[in-house]
Amino acid sequence: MNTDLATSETSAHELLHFANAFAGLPAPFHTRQLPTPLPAPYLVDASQSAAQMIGLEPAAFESADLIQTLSGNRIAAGSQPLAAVYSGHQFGVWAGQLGDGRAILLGDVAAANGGRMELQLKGAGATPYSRMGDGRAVLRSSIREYLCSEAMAALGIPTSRALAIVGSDQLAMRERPETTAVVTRMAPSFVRFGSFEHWYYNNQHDALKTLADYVIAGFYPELQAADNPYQALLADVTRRTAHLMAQWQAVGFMHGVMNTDNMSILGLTLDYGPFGFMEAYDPSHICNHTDQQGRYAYNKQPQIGHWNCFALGQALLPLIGSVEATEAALSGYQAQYGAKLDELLHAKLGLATQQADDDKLLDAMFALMQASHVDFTLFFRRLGALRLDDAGADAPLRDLFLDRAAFDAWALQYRARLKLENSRDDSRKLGMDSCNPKYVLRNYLAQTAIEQAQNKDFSEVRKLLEILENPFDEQPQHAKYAELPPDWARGLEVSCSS
Ligand SMILES: Nc1ncnc2c1ncn2[C@@H]1O[C@H](COP(=O)(O)OP(=O)(O)OP(=O)(O)O)[C@@H](O)[C@H]1O
Ligand SMILES: [Mg+2]
Repeated sequence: MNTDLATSETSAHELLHFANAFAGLPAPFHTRQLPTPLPAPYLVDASQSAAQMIGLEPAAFESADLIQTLSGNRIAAGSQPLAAVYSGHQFGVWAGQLGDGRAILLGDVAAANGGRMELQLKGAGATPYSRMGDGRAVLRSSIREYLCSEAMAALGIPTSRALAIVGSDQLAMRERPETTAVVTRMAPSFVRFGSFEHWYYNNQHDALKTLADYVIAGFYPELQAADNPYQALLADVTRRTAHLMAQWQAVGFMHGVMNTDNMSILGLTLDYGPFGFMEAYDPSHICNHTDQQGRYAYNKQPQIGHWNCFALGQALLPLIGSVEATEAALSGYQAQYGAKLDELLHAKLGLATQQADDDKLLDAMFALMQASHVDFTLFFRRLGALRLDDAGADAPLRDLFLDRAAFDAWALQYRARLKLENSRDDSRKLGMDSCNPKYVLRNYLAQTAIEQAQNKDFSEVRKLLEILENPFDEQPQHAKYAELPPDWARGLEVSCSS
């Protein structure tokens, strides 16, 4: 227990007014835990769009009190910090109890949309669930989580948000000593699939019910009226997960560690570790260097999403009441995933209708992309500039392919398909540019920002965030951020080290 925390007694000057819905759950769900103070913290960056969601003005980040709160050095009035318990399946194997080993929930605050947002400090020190860990997160992984959370939100993909990063010169030992940081994450709830598995595998069905009732009342209130609210919860989470997987696939996002403890009960992208965006298209690409079997390879994500929903279904079975009802709730996954992916891919190709042979056109496209190692993001963006009656305008797109003749043959079919629905170049390009991002968080861009930040220059973090906040805009002044990765980036590896 820390004794040197300055706990504010009045709330009049507080920028954040905390309530503590999750802390209201009985004791076994969490352990009250103060953050461990972060020595001499400094603001690395703050996301103004995340701040807006909880009514913070840009000037708020000039407040020393706020920086101290976001460092875990000061407990805001009303906040009851805690670490939550959960378990999970890691790489397909039951891992037993995990829990917030380095994340501390401060409580929840009012959100501009009328709801509530929980604020959680990731990297705020050891908790009873830290096991062998030091409770810290390094600046490197914190910048990656911060930038990608905000980039995904701007891409329209459900995600936890990142309000700010504070850094410190305090070191943590990873492959080498690295400086530490704390990211303030925001989400309506951080409950995970593994939070339910925890009570199921500990045979505590009362606690399981308490948690399910809490989640339904707080985040799925419309399900309270269902005949079987627990079955309805599983069905809804399954649908959200299926849609999330389709959104990941459509933008080429790879999570890297899809363990059930990293799956959000709200269908949000959660825990940005060794993630990546697909560059040279390879459907079996593994973004996590630690995942040698490729369990979480790009093309495995949809089926792993389903597997994870089964794990949740198993945990909810005692509440749902029968295997049949549980299976029924899970059964929609494939169709929901397929329909969403179809919708997204059609939009990416600028196709307004769905036709019987579209699968062939898409399969042929992906096969060509794979054969030529075509950059995923550049391909779709440049495809938007294709003109129906001017093959010369294809040059930048065509240049991405090693086999130009094969591309030309495909482009002929694509043009014919577009003409079938009287597609118009200008409006199609507008639509495609609004769903095919020009800018994604390529690993080398994050790496460049990280290396500068490690030398106390945070300007590249700021600049990248600003670019990624408008991923669909041309931003010609930043065009080099949309280019192919440089040669030095080929050797970049991301692992679970964080
Ligand atoms: N440095 C650390 N100190 C203590 N616990 C850790 C540390 N790193 C990871 N853990 C714990 O190990 C488990 C699995 O880690 P994982 O990398 O999935 O999560 P994480 O990145 O810490 O957090 P989150 O899922 O909240 O984003 C979690 O229980 C996590 O809290
Ligand atoms: Mg995790």
